[in-house]
Amino acid sequence: MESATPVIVAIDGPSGTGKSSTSKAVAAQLGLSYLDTGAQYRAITWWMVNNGIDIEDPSAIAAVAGKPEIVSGTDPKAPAIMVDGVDVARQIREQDVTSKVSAVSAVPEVRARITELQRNIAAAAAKGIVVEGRDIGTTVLPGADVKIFLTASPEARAARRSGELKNADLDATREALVKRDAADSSRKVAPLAKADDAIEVDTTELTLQQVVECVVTLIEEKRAGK
Ligand SMILES: Nc1ncnc2c1ncn2[C@@H]1O[C@H](COP(=O)(O)OP(=O)(O)OP(=O)(O)O)[C@@H](O)[C@H]1O
Ligand SMILES: Nc1ccn([C@H]2C[C@H](O)[C@@H](COP(=O)(O)O)O2)c(=O)n1
Repeated sequence: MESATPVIVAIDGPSGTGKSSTSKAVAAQLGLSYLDTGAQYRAITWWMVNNGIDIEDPSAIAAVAGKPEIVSGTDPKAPAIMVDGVDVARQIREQDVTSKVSAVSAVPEVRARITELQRNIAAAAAKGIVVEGRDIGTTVLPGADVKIFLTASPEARAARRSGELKNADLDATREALVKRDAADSSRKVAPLAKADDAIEVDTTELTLQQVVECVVTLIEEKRAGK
């Protein structure tokens, strides 16, 4: 593959394995676009909550899945997420959205809508793109040039998250991560899963810089035709 050819990189894995941090750094280093697909599912969840949709009712969610306009910025140094023209970058990280996003993202109509957006964004990326999520390598972009599946122990992931959320209880954080992974892995449509041709990278004992170097090397090897 020549370096002028757009490269599509899929980075999947459970919560807290380092997908966002790694993807942003890799995209910035290689001059690629970046797409946080979790932010899109969080954004549509935020809209559902804000509009009083019953999160326990998949048919109510399905009926309005096409309504919100979701726009994702793809600059890895300043990723943006807007819903109906409102910047929701802060709101989508709140606990209320985090606790509801697995239920909303399990609804097939929501996935169909967001998957189409993701494919359009990837197709428009002139130099290529790093797309991170749960089903990128298996479903959204099965023809991606490089597929990575990040993992880490629940303890390491909880410690990372607790470092972010001041005063968070480590056990409660681990339990919440494991519960969300179980929901995301067991849904019927496009569950969290490693693609057969993805390279698994266990980040438990690696620094973020080591993970970034590993992924950059894999992309460069692919570009060099190795
Ligand atoms: N290899 C690493 N070593 C230590 N900390 C890390 C590593 N990778 C990421 N982190 C830290 O772990 C936290 C979670 O990382 P990040 O948000 O990138 O994970 P994620 O897989 O995108 O999570 P989610 O799916 O929940 O959005 C961040 O605070 C990040 O700085
Ligand atoms: N490709 C994706 C990306 C995300 N989701 C859902 C499931 C996650 O729990 C949630 C939030 O993702 P995060 O911001 O933590 O990466 O969004 C999905 O179903 N498919």
